Amino acid sequence: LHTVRSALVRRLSQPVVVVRDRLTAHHLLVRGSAGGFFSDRPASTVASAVLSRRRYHNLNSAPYGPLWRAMRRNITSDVLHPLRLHRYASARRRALLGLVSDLSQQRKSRPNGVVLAAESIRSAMFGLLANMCFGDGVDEERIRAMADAQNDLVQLFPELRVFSKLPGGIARIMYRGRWNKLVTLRQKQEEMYLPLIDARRSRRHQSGEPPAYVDTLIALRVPGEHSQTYSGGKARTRRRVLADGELVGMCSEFLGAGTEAVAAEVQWIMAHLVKRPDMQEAVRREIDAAVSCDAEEVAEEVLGKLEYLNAVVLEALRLNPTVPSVFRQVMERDHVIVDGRRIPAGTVVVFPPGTLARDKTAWEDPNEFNPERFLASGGGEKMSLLAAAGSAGEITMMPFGAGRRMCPGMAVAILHMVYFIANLVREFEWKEAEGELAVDLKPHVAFFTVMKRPLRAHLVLRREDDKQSS
Ligand code: HEM
Repeated sequence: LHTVRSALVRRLSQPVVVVRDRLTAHHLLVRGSAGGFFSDRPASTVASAVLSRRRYHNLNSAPYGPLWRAMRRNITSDVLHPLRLHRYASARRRALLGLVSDLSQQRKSRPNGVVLAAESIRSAMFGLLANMCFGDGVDEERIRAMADAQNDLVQLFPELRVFSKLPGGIARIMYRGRWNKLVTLRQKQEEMYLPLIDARRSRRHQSGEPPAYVDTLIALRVPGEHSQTYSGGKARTRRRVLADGELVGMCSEFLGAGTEAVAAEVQWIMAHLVKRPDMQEAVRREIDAAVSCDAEEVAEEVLGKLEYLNAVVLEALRLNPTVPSVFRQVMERDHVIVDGRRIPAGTVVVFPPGTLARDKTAWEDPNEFNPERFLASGGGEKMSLLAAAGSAGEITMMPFGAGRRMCPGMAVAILHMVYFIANLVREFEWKEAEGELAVDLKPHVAFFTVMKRPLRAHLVLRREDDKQSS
C-alpha cells in the first residue's frame, strides 16, 4: 500500500515547466537534443501504450532509443521522404476529386449554397491517408467507419491522461467507464485494421506500385530483440517483427496524425481566405497565371511556383498551429539547465508553438495575419520551416516542433495543404455566409487546436460559371 501511495503522490505531483521564450526553446530543443539528450516525451496516452502497459509503442510514444530510431528511419526514408511523395499522386487526385464533388453536391442541395466544409475536408484527408497506409482498394464504407472510430479516439484522448498519471490498476478501477470505452474502441479498430493488414501480408507486391505504410511496418525488424523459430528440427533466431497490436497502433497514429492536424490547418487557411477576399483573389490570380484554364487541376509540379499561396500557408501555420503543445520530459541522463538551475528528472517541459511564434522580437505585428512577411519582396526569401524551427539559428516558429523529435510528416503535410487549397480556390469562390454560419476565428484547444465553429462558406462554382459565360 505504501508503494502504491508513494507512486500515486509522485505521479500526481509531476512538476511542469512551460517555456514561452523562443531562445530558451532553441537552447533546449535544438542544442539540448544533440547527442540524443532531452529527446523523450512524458508517458503517452495513446491507446497502444495505455492498453499494453507501455509494452507497445508508436513513434510518438516510443522512448528515445533503438526502437524509435528504427521506426523513425522507416517512415522518413521510405513513405514520407519528400523525393518519394510523387508515388502517391494518383491517391491525392482521387481524394481531391471526391472532395470537389462532395462540396458541389452540398452546394446544390442547400438552398443558400452554404456548405459545411469542415467534415468534407476531414473525410477527404482521411481517405487519402487510408490509401497511403493500406494501399488501393479499401472500400469506402470501411474507410468511413475507420474515420468515425479515429474521431471517437481523438475525442477520448484528453480523458485518457489519468492512465498516464496514475498506476494502471488504480486508474482502471477509478475510471472504469473511460477504460471500457477505450477497450471497446480499440477492439473496433482491430476488427477493421487486422483484415487489411493480413491482406497486405499475403499479397505480392506489384511492380511500380507505391508501398503502403503497413507494408514497410510488416517488413520492419525490431533492433536488439529476437524471437526463435523451429524448422526441420533446427532452431533459428530472428529479429522480432512488430506484433499485431503494435501494427494497429502505428497505423492508427499514421491515419490520425496525417488527417487531423492537416484537415484542421486547411480549415484555418480557408477561414482566413474567406475573411480576406482580397488575399483569396491574389491566390487565385497567381494560380490562373500558372495553370491553363482548361487544365483539369492545379498539378503538383506547379505548386512550388505559387509563392503567394505558400506564404499564406506558412502564415496560417505561424498564427494557428494545430498542435497546441510540444512536450518533453527530463530524464535522469539529461542535463537540462534553465536560468542557471538544473531541472530535475521527471519534470515535464511544455513548448506552446502558438505563443512562441507570436514573439515581437521575431515578427512585426505578430498577431496580424500577413502572408506578405513570407514573400521574397517582404524579406522572407530565406524562410524555410526547418530554419524557422532552429536548424540554422534561432527558433522563430515551430508548428511542427523542433529538434530530434520534430514532425516527420512536415513535407507531406505541406504538400497536402498547398495542393488542396490551390484546387479548392480554383474550383470555387469562397464567400462568407451570414449570422450563425459566418466564419469565426475563435480557437477550440483540445488535443488539436481546431476552429471552435467548424468552417462553413457560401461556394460559387467558378469553372462552370466560366464555361457558361464564355
Ligand atoms: C499540419 C500538419 C501537422 C502538424 C502541425 C504537425 C505537428 C507535429 C508536432 C508539433 C509534433 C511534435 C514534434 C516535437 O515533439 O518536436 C509532431 C510529431 C509527429 N507527427 Fe506531425 N504534424 C502534422 C502532420 C503530420 C503528418 C501528415 C504525419 C504523418 C503522416 C505526422 C506524423 C507525426 C509523427 C509520427 C510524430 C511523432 C514523431 C516522433 O516522435 O519522432 N504529422 N507533429
